[in-house]
Amino acid sequence: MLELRNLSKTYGKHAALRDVSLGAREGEVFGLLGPNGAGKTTLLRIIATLLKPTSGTATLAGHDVLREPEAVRRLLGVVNGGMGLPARLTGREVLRSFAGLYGMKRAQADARIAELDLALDLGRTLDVRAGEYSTGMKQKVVIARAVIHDPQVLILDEAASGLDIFARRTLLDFVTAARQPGKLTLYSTHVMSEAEEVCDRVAILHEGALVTVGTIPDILAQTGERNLERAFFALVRGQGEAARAS
Ligand SMILES: Nc1ncnc2c1ncn2[C@@H]1O[C@H](COP(=O)(O)OP(=O)(O)OP(=O)(O)O)[C@@H](O)[C@H]1O
Repeated sequence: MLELRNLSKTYGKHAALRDVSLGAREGEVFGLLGPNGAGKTTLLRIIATLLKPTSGTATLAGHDVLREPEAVRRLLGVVNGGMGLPARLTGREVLRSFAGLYGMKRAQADARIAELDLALDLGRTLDVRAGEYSTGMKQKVVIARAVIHDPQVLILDEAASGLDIFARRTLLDFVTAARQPGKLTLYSTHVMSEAEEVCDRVAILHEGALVTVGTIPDILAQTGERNLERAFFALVRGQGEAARAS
C-alpha cells in the first residue's frame, strides 16, 4: 500500500533522508524508529504531501505523492504535533466541525464521536474548551480529529510524546485496535518499547539512512539481541564498523 523508492531529502547541505526504499502493507501497523534527527518526521511529512523529496518516489495506494497529492490526502489522517486546537471550542465542537468538513451529517458525526469517546476515553474533553486542556486531553482530541472520517491510512508522528501513562496506554490500545484489514497505520517513535508493543513491522532509521526493516522477531534474530533497543545499538554499531572498513 505504501511504496518508497530511493527517497532522499536534503536541507541545504544536510542530508535528512538518504536513499530510503521500503514498503508497508494494508492491515499492518508499521513503525518508524530512530533517535532524534533520524529522519522520521521528514519521511512522514513527504508521505503526508507536506514536504517534497529531493529525489525518489513515494506512492500510497498507487497514488504518487507529488503527482496526485489530493488523492493521497483523501486517504490520510495525520497527527504530527504541529496542529493546534481552537481554544474557545469544546472537543465536541472541534470534532463536529471537522466531521462537517468531510461532509458527514450531524447524526453520523455524533455516532462517530461516540465511538471515539469509547476508543480514546475522551470523557470530559468533549465538553471542556480546548484552552483548558492538559497535554493528554489535547492529544486525544487531536487524534480523534485525525480519524473522525475513519481514514484508510493513519500517520502518528511521536504521538505518545508528552503523554502520562494513562493517556499513553489509551493511545497504544487505540493503535492496536486500529490494525484492521485494508488499513495502514504508520507509527513513528524513538521509544523502542512502544514499537515492540504495537508494530507488526518496523523500519529503523539512523542519520537519514534505513538500517533495517522487518518484524521485531526478525530483527531480534538478525542481531541475536533480546530487545529492540539492544538490537538498534548492535545494528548502528555494525553499520559504523562496516563504513570504517570500506
Ligand atoms: N526545515 C529544516 N531545515 C533544516 N534541517 C532540518 C529541517 N527539518 C529537519 N531538519 C534536519 O533533518 C534531520 C532529520 O530531522 P527529522 O525531524 O526528520 O528527524 P526525526 O527522526 O523526526 O527526529 P525528531 O524525533 O527529533 O523529530 C535532522 O538533522 C534535522 O535537524
